[in-house]
Amino acid sequence: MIYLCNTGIPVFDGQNLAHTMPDDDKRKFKRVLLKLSGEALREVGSHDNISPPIVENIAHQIKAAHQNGLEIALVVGGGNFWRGVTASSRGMERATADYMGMLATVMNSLAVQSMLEALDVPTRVQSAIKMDGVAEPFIRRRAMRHLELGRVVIFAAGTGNPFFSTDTTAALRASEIAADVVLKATKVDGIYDSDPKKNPNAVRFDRLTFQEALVRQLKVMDATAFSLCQENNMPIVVFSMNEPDTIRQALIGEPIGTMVTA
Ligand SMILES: Nc1ncnc2c1ncn2[C@@H]1O[C@H](COP(=O)(O)OP(=O)(O)O)[C@@H](O)[C@H]1O
Ligand SMILES: O=c1ccn([C@@H]2O[C@H](COP(=O)(O)OP(=O)(O)O)[C@@H](O)[C@H]2O)c(=O)[nH]1
Repeated sequence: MIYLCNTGIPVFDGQNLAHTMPDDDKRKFKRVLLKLSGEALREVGSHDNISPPIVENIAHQIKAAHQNGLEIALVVGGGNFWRGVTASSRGMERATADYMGMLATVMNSLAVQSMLEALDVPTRVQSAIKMDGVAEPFIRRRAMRHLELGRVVIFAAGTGNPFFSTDTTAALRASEIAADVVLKATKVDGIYDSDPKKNPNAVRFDRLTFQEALVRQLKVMDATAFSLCQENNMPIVVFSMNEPDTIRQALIGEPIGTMVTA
């Protein structure tokens, strides 16, 4: 094993890591927080921000896992419409741009809710920004009650605060509702030692510690989200939602993607 200079923090390469961490063949979840990237709702090459067939496919996968009694909460990003940081780099005031991003997540949340309900899955959307007539306000204890009653709860409008991301929202809400895990469905099939979109030789990890993810400054999730999960001992699984059935597989605990633990 290699250690980072004078820190005592172990540094693994991808292969070593897979062999030195405990076996994770049997992930067993009772309550999960699934984070869907906003981009994932868009069809590649299409002008539409939301593709109904893609959302329908996601809803089918969620339904399949839900039927087995799994309690499922969702956080949906807004990047298919708007990202605050991008707009701010082009001259817009950051806080306003971020509020617009949060509103984008509400549209995505309603799209996912609509598809789930079309499949007879009971749902509730709770918004971090008060929006009577569109969604319930976020009330933690009520969210937990919905989950106990078998409703899929969709947390919209991020944390309700600018300068945060929906990854951080996922970490926060997962901790609040005492979920077993954050499942981050994204464009890559796990966490690599560098960005695989930029480095074709990047090595994928099967498992990773929070400390390693933070020390290596791996950009697949923002550092605020990683450290919130670390503080609350909340495992994260990063997996690709580009394959047809991976959301269902991740939900039922199949060993896909990269798992990050203490
Ligand atoms: N070390 C890494 N491992 C995996 N992906 C990484 C890494 N560093 C950067 N990325 C990039 O992170 C992206 C996922 O993060 P992000 O775009 O914020 O996702 P999302 O929109 O799903 O929240 C991937 O598309 C990948 O290109
Ligand atoms: O608590 C939050 C969550 C989200 N956002 C804004 O909402 C946008 C959309 O969320 P995100 O980029 O996380 O979506 P994703 O990349 O997952 O689609 C962000 O860029 C931010 O501008 C925010 O300000 N506060």
